Amino acid sequence: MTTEPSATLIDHVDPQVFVTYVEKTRWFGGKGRPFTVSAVRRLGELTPASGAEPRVALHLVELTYADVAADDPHRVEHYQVPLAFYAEPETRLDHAFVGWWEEPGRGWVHAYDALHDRAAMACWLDAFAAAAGAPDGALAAGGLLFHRIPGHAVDTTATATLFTGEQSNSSVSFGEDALMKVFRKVTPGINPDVRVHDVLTRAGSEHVAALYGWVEYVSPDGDVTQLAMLQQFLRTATDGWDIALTSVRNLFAEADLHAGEVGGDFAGESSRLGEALREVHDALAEHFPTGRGSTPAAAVAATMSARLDAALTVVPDLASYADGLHALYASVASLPDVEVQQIHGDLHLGQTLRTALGWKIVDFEGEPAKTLAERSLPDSRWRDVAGMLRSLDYAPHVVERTRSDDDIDELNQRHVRAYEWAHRNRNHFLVAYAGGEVGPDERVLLDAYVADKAVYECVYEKRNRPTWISIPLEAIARIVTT
Ligand SMILES: Nc1ncnc2c1ncn2[C@@H]1O[C@H](COP(=O)(O)OP(=O)(O)O)[C@@H](O)[C@H]1O
Ligand SMILES: O=P(O)(O)O[C@H]1O[C@H](CO)[C@@H](O[C@H]2O[C@H](CO)[C@@H](O)[C@H](O)[C@H]2O)[C@H](O)[C@H]1O
Repeated sequence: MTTEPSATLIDHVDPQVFVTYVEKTRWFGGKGRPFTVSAVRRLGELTPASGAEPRVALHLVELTYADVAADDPHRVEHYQVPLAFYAEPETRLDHAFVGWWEEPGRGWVHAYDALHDRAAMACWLDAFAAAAGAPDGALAAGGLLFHRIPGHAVDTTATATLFTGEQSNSSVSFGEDALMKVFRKVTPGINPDVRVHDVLTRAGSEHVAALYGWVEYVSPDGDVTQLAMLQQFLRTATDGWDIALTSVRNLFAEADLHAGEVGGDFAGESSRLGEALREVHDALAEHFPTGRGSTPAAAVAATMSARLDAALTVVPDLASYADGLHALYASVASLPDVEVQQIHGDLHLGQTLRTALGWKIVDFEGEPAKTLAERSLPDSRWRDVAGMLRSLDYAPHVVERTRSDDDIDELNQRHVRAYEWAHRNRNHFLVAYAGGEVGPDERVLLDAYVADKAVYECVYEKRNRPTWISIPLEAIARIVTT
């Protein structure tokens, strides 16, 4: 089944309208960089079942950055901006106002970001519900293609609510029934978040929110761009990062006790997280089409070294650790081939949710700065394990930083407790993941992945939270001096 080719170049709207709007959103990743809106295309249109307002149009806004060379693949990016159109101003949506203009053949319209509008969001839900009854669970609607996985009847009466947290995409819950994640920065190709959820849902994994469906645009040339996915809403979920921070705060409240002696000890959860990740990795190795493979260890080491060299230009403070890090990566080069498979790719505590039925892992999109092609490559399981170990190191050090007004003895005491908490929880996580001790070759590989992740974090913190850069930098100092 294909969609009718409907991408239309929109030239009746002042591009500056979109510049102004995307710059003030949370999800725009190019803040502070010089860019122009080089094109706006309309991918499809949806209308409420009642035929009443609003009409919804999905726009793809093409941005061109002036701070990268013309041949750089990162020069152009595409952001999805679905709009809800009303003939008159809708003051309840003032915070989501994008602009007003004359639509050819339709007159003047007031355009709002559709994700803030429950009436507009009902159009997506209705199309997903209709797709369930379509042949192969795929329904062409308004120039888009809606896919459904059998097994769950979505509640079309549920009210849409936009999540307000820090996100690189936008998520809308439909009552307590379903969650739709609308991808903001989009690239043609299969989104790993959809692909992984699809495979794990069909495999019956207990550690992801079940996928209900997804929506995509198929160009006249057959190129697929995935725009959003609909999945199970985990109504009893609490963010793993928040639980870990609470555990550390409990410990700091009684800093003369050890981590295992205070209420709110996280070690049991760390073990359960290790088991959950192991099960997800096993399911991906068994069911993901790329299966298991291997890659020469020298290639893994070379990639790590290259990432370090690139990071040095952004974070000059890394220079004093560069020799030690290169030496660590060199020890990887002489290992046997490294096993690879589909993994998470950017795992940390903020990507884990504790529910009444155990731990779930979310957001399988991989590292945001990588291209879709890079994010879709099989990789070592140890990259995910390293991501969690780094996160279990971040948690106590983040809490430690928020409490600096005490006397020096208390500060020192908390510093010691922070290391104990990290050590205890990393150990529990790792032993549960590995089912015992980690072998010597795997230890070298894991240490290198931990260092590689900390190098990545230095760049991430420098660009996003410069006052936090000491957390990964201190970790690197410990890695190269032990
Ligand atoms: N199925 C779900 N049910 C309930 N909450 C969820 C679900 N999936 C993700 N979340 C929450 O939504 C937030 C954003 O999800 P995430 O996939 O990480 O989005 P992004 O790619 O925008 O970072 C997460 O912090 C998580 O707490
Ligand atoms: O959640 P994203 O996929 O956008 O991941 C990015 O942002 C993360 C921060 O929100 C960042 O994670 C780093 O900080 C976390 C604490 O805030 C910590 O738990 C992680 O271990 C640390 O890497 C992530 O690296 C980045 O890709």
